Amino acid sequence: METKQEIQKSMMQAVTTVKETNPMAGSITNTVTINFVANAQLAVGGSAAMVYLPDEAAFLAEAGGATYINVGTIFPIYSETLPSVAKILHEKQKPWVLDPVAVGIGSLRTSLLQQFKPFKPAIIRGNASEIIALAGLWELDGGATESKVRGVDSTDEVFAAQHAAIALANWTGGAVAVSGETDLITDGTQVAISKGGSHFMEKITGAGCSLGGVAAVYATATTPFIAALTATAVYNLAGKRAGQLVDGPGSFQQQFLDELYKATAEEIANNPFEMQEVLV
Ligand SMILES: Nc1ncnc2c1ncn2[C@@H]1O[C@H](COP(=O)(O)OP(=O)(O)O)[C@@H](O)[C@H]1O
Ligand SMILES: Cc1ncsc1CCOP(=O)(O)O
Ligand SMILES: [Mg+2]
Repeated sequence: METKQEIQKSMMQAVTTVKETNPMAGSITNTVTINFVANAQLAVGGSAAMVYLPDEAAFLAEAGGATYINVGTIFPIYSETLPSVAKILHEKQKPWVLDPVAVGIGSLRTSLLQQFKPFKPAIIRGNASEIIALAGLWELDGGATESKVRGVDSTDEVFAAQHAAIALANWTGGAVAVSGETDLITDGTQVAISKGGSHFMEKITGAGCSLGGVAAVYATATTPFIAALTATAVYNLAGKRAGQLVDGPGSFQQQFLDELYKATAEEIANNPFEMQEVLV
C-alpha cells in the first residue's frame, strides 16, 4: 500500500495536470443538474461537453480523456446511447465514471445498469443506498436486492455500503466512491475516509452528480482511486469553506463553485482523510 504522503503527492499532480491541460471529459447526464455538472468541471480546470445521442456520445468517448455517465433522468434514446458508448469506452480502455442515480426505479434504468456490468466503469460514484443497490443488481457481495433507494437521496449510512463498495471495486478493477456526511473511497485493497463538506450539500441538487463529473475530469489525469479521492477531497474542502460563508442553499451553490475554483493542489491534498487497508 502506498503511504499517505505518496497518495497526497499523486493528488497534487492530478490537480496540477488538470489545471494546466484543461482536459475534456464528456458527459451523458441528467437534465436536472446538467448545468451544475458542467460548471463544476470547468471550475476545477476541466472542459465539459454534454450529449444525448449515440453517435455524439461515441465521438466524445473517443475525443475525451474520460466520460461521465449518470442515469438520473432516462430518455428512450438511452437504450441505444448508453450500452454502445460503455462498450466503446471499455474496448478502448478509456476511463468512465458511472453514477447509478436512483437505481431500482423503472425498467429501462434497471436494464441499462445491468448492461453496464461487463463494461467495468473505472469509477462508480453514488450515495450509500445506490452503491448497495448496484452491488445487488450486479449480484456482488454486500449488495441488496431489496433496495432501500427511495429516489435520488440515500437512506443508508456510508459505512453500511463499505462491503458493497469493495465488491464493486474488485469486480471493475477500478475505484468506488460512496458519498455522505463523510465519504468512503476504495479500490478494493485500500479504503480512504474523507472528511469535510457541509449540510447545505444535502439542500442543493447536483452535489453528487457534479462530484461524479469532477471525478471524470481527474480520471483523465490519474488512476481511478486517486481521481475519486481527489474529487471527493476538493468537494469536502470547497463545501466546508462555502458552508462557513453563507446562510442558505442558493448562495451556497454559488460560493461552492467559487471555492472549487480557488482550491489549490496543496490544499486539496491536505484536506483531512484517513487510510485503511482492506483485510482479506
Ligand atoms: N451532511 C453532509 N455533510 C457534509 N457533506 C455532505 C453531507 N451530505 C453530502 N455531503 C457531500 O455532498 C456531496 C454529494 O454527496 P451526496 O449528497 O451523498 O450525493 P447524492 O447527491 O448523490 O446523494 C459529497 O461531496 C458529500 O461529501
Ligand atoms: C433530483 C433528481 N431527479 C432525477 S436526477 C436528480 C438529480 C440528483 O442529483 P444528486 O444525486 O447530485 O443529488
Ligand atoms: Mg446522486
